[in-house]
Amino acid sequence: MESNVTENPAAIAGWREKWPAPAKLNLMLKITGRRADGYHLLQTVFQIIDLCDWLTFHPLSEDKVCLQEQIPGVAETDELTVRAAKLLKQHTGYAGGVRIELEKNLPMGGGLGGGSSDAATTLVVLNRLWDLRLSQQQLMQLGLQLGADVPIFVFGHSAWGEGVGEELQAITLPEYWLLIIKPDCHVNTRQIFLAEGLTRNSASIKMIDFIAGDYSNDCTAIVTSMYPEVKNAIRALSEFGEARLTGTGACVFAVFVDENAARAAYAALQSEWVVYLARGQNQSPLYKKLDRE
Ligand SMILES: C[C@@](CO)(OP(=O)(O)O)[C@H](O)COP(=O)(O)OP(=O)(O)OC[C@H]1O[C@@H](n2ccc(N)nc2=O)[C@H](O)[C@@H]1O
Ligand SMILES: Nc1ncnc2c1ncn2[C@@H]1O[C@H](COP(=O)(O)OP(=O)(O)O)[C@@H](O)[C@H]1O
Repeated sequence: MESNVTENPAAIAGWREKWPAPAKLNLMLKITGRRADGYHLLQTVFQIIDLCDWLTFHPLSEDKVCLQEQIPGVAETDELTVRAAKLLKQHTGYAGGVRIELEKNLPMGGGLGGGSSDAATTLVVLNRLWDLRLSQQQLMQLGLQLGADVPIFVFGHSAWGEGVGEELQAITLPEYWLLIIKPDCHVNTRQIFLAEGLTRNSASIKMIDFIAGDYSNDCTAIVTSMYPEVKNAIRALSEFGEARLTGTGACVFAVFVDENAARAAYAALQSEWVVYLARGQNQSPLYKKLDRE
């Protein structure tokens, strides 16, 4: 049964509204070691961008979490917003439920963190709508159980990341234009981290090294050797700027200071490639909206 009321008056406005789940880019990614459980220790710069999925939450009075419409190719039990809502219920004992409407715009398996961001928006918004009062730190810890990329989106600010990406320090980056190509392939993150030839012993760097231009991504060599589509995308984008891989891919991006140059490159590439034009955001669009509430 769908409930028309919520016991938390402050939350009423938030139900049935559209909430953003932004994407991210890794502007640099070093693999500095490996934990005993197999997870890799990273140094990375996360930049949140203004490309978003959108989520709407509909309250259910019964103990049920479901999606309004399934994502093709993803079983409902694996879907990250459903898993996030269930995890919140399990952790807090919240008795009610939710139906989740997801407008999916971000490519899946593209290294833009869309699924992780959907999960983070679910955690942050339901924490409010269900009046659960978990701290941001608690939500980040819960999010980490769903994926290494979830904490950055709960954190909600561009950041320097260490550990497996959960030790975060807010940084302010120039909010430049970003041109992103999504090659026609799906990179499996687990497969890349299991690859024999992956660099796992990079020396740690400092923020000053990144600022001075150390933008390398340790996954690039292995991903381009396994996925020729990614290599071709880098070649195509390189005609317009310095093309870099985000995370484990598949997306590649170039930074533009000048909007007109970014738009011209977008126009030139879009006949052959799936391209996105975005802007860096220091504060997540999710928190911009929450601050306005
Ligand atoms: C590499 C990064 C960089 O931002 O981004 P993506 O390219 O995937 O977006 C992330 O660390 C990815 O985070 P996420 O996509 O949430 O990965 P998870 O679901 O936690 O892990 C998928 C698999 O990758 C491996 N894995 C992941 C992260 C990590 N630091 N070390 C690992 O070895 C593990 O084998 C894990 O089973
Ligand atoms: N809401 C969701 N959106 C996208 N992918 C999801 C979602 N829920 C589960 N998944 C699964 O997570 C995988 C990784 O998705 P995504 O976060 O978009 O890619 P990446 O980690 O490469 O940035 C997908 O291939 C899909 O199987």
